[in-house]
Amino acid sequence: MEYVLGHGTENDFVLLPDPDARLDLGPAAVRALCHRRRGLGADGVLRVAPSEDPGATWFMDYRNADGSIAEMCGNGVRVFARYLVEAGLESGREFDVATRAGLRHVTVGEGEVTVDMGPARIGAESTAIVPSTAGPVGSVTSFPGIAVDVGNPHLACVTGADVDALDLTVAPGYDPALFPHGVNVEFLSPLTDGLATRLRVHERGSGETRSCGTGTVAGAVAGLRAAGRDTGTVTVTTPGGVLQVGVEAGTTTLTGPAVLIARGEVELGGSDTEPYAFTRVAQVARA
Ligand SMILES: N[C@@H](CCC[C@H](N)C(=O)O)C(=O)O
Repeated sequence: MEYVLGHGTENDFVLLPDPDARLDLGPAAVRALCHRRRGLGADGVLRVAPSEDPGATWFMDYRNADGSIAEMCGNGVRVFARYLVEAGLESGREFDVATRAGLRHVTVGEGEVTVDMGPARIGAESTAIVPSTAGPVGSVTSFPGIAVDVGNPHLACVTGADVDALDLTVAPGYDPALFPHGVNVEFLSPLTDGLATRLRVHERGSGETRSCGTGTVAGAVAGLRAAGRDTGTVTVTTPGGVLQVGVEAGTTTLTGPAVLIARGEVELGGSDTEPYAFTRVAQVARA
């Protein structure tokens, strides 16, 4: 079948066009596709499926690299929208995409794609725990944070610590009673006067990624709250690039680059009960 590779601020995805909804995509196939040595390599998979919601033509079926299903992906929906326009599956540059978190309105520009992300709901205060980089081996540091729901769950921690020095090679600890289905954890510096911040993220189901759209929105909302504000336009620098988040009363927007990198063909073999192997992978074009 055809595949397309794309990324938004280096949060990368395998897109699988499935216009007739014939593909039975199991977790083992997703893990194999996303594997960075044995597969195509990506943070997640975006199956392009017909929408059952009359408000949209296409449904973004998002899967994390470990094969788990998530409700929403902010960078993913921007890359998905870029693909729909470039593949001629949408004729205009403004339309809705169906996701498990509901419809998302996208505006596809030449370089950047904006998505209306809907409301970001602030929840309880909690803590994230990461290995200490300075203390004795095995010691940990606890970071205060706040739960933010952007369609999927986040724990956003605004910290004066050096965000770049944190050890995010293992999943941060969190309160499972507050996040029974797991959580994406962000660490960000306090907002500057110009409302800029630097953010790193450990994603549920994908590990540390170079960027996370929903995480960026959650971080911006938490950063504004820590600065005593409810609204504003926040510039978020992630390891993979820069995103703009608009936070208004009752809604948020996310803007940044969305790029298609390559396309090719892959034949999926194996099953969810046997070791997975590709029978053939052929890349036919690279942008
Ligand atoms: N990278 C995505 C978020 C993907 C889903 C997340 N890992 C989850 O499990 O909720 C983004 O750009 O928002």
